[in-house]
Amino acid sequence: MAKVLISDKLSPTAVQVFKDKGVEVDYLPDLGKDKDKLLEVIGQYDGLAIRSATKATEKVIAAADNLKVIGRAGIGVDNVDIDAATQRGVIVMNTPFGNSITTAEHAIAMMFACARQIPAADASTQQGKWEKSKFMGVEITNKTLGVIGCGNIGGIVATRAVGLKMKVIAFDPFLSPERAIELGVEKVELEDLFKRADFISLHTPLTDKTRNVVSREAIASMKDGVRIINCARGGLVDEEALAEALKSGKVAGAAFDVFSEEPAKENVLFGCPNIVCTPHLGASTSEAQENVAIQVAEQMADYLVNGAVSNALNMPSITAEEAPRLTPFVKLAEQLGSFAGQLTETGLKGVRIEYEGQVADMNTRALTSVVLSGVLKPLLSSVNMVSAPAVAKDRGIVVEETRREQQGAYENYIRLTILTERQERSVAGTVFSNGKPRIIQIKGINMEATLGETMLYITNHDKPGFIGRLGTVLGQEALNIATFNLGRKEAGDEAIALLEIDGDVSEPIVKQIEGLEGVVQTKVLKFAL
Ligand SMILES: NC(=O)C1=CN([C@@H]2O[C@H](COP(=O)(O)OP(=O)(O)OC[C@H]3O[C@@H](n4cnc5c(N)ncnc54)[C@H](O)[C@@H]3O)[C@@H](O)[C@H]2O)C=CC1
Ligand SMILES: O=C(O)C(=O)COP(=O)(O)O
Repeated sequence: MAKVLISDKLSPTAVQVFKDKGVEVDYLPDLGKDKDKLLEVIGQYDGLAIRSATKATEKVIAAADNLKVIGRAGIGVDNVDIDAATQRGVIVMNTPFGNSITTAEHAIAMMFACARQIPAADASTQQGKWEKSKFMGVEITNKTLGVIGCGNIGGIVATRAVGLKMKVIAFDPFLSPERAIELGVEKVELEDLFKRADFISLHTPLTDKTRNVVSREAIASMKDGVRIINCARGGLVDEEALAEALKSGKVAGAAFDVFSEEPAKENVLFGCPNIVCTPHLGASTSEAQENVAIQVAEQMADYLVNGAVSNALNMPSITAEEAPRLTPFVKLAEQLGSFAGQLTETGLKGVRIEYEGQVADMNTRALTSVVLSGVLKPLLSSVNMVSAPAVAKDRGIVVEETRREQQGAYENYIRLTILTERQERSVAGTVFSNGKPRIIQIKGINMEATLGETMLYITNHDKPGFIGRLGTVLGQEALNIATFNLGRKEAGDEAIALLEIDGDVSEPIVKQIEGLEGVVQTKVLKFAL
């Protein structure tokens, strides 16, 4: 039974979902904060469910010998080393919508808190000071809100702000003009946004491009008295520069839910005039936490139990409905990849995969990942369908995928061609209606073979007597032939023999076969059944 660790505070409903779906679960909500403890225990788990407190670093992932999936109950995955996970074949998934409304509402609440200094006024009032004239605010009606990053959360903030009678301008290179119209926002350049906005709210992920997007220079170019809200990620704003601008009055107020270092026990913004801070509460409502906990547990369990993949950031999706239909083709893809990979001895330059007939309408991206993992496994044992595309890319292997309607006799057909420094080699297969994969062509030579655990692959010149000589060698060595498949180009031309052997074929036997008259190549191929 697969076993999952929940190492951050998730709604207990997640525990129940895992159990109901047949996954064992340890709920240790404080463990994620203890790096050493996490390193110590992570090796025993197939899945890790987290929020933002657990840092799934390269070190943690390297220690996670059995890990197959990291599930983020939330949106941001900057606490997960996705490259390291991909290299280790670990799927990283998130729940991209479950907490968006809640976070957008927090951003709007922070905008009001900042406009009317509600937290400071509250503290002062409860101290019995009644400082009515100290807390003069501003209206938001008719003010311009600049949204940086107009995706799910930015889009919700924008529509709420339009409802509050604000003028909304947005900077987002991926915002289409149609979507901007639908949201009721004006799409602008970043410099324009800085110049025009009375309020600025950030809603981008933290990337190399967005880090410090609100820089010292950006602040200098803003309107005097601007107010800045950050409920996205610490690091998007230069905190030092903002602190100075709050002190000088250039920036009239700021409301921050996220900080460059979290948990933020100390920060240059703390104590600045007109700053409102919350401890990364954006997603903290009972509704959002219930949503993300249920969703992440369902997604992770579906993957661990049925192989369905949804909302993965490093792997194409496979729905729960298509997973069973895809299974025999995954097996075929694995076999084709492995077959070609084991025969590849010189530098791999390219991989071409052709899908024909019914299989061309299936999830070929996922199948291509499987083929690639099969090809690469003889070179790199740790590769799997998650890591294979990235590994291939790193090594400069060109991957080409084509799909077309049925052309030959087979209802479905996959052909894999490997391009090496020396040659091109292809192998093709099909899945019969009983769900069993078959190899139907090797180097353009037709045959029909089911693969077993140990296969002997021989290419030879088609001459009389060869089969007898081969049978004699195997018989003398007491090796039983389970299946014998033959194919040739034309009489007397290149021929291929593919045999399933019961037991192992040792190197000396391979040498003996290589010494037989007419043999060109002999190779023992191993398959996981
Ligand atoms: N405070 C909290 O508790 C929470 C914070 N978040 C954070 O909110 C942020 C936004 O989340 P979503 O809206 O769900 O993400 P999203 O992916 O739907 O939207 C992000 C948008 O940023 C845009 N973008 C990317 N690079 C950009 C750039 N250089 N300049 C301008 N725009 C750029 C993208 O085109 C996209 O439209 C994320 O950083 C997420 O981690 C999310 C949930 C809770
Ligand atoms: O979903 C996100 O991106 C968040 O930032 C929410 O973080 P949290 O799960 O509350 O630690």
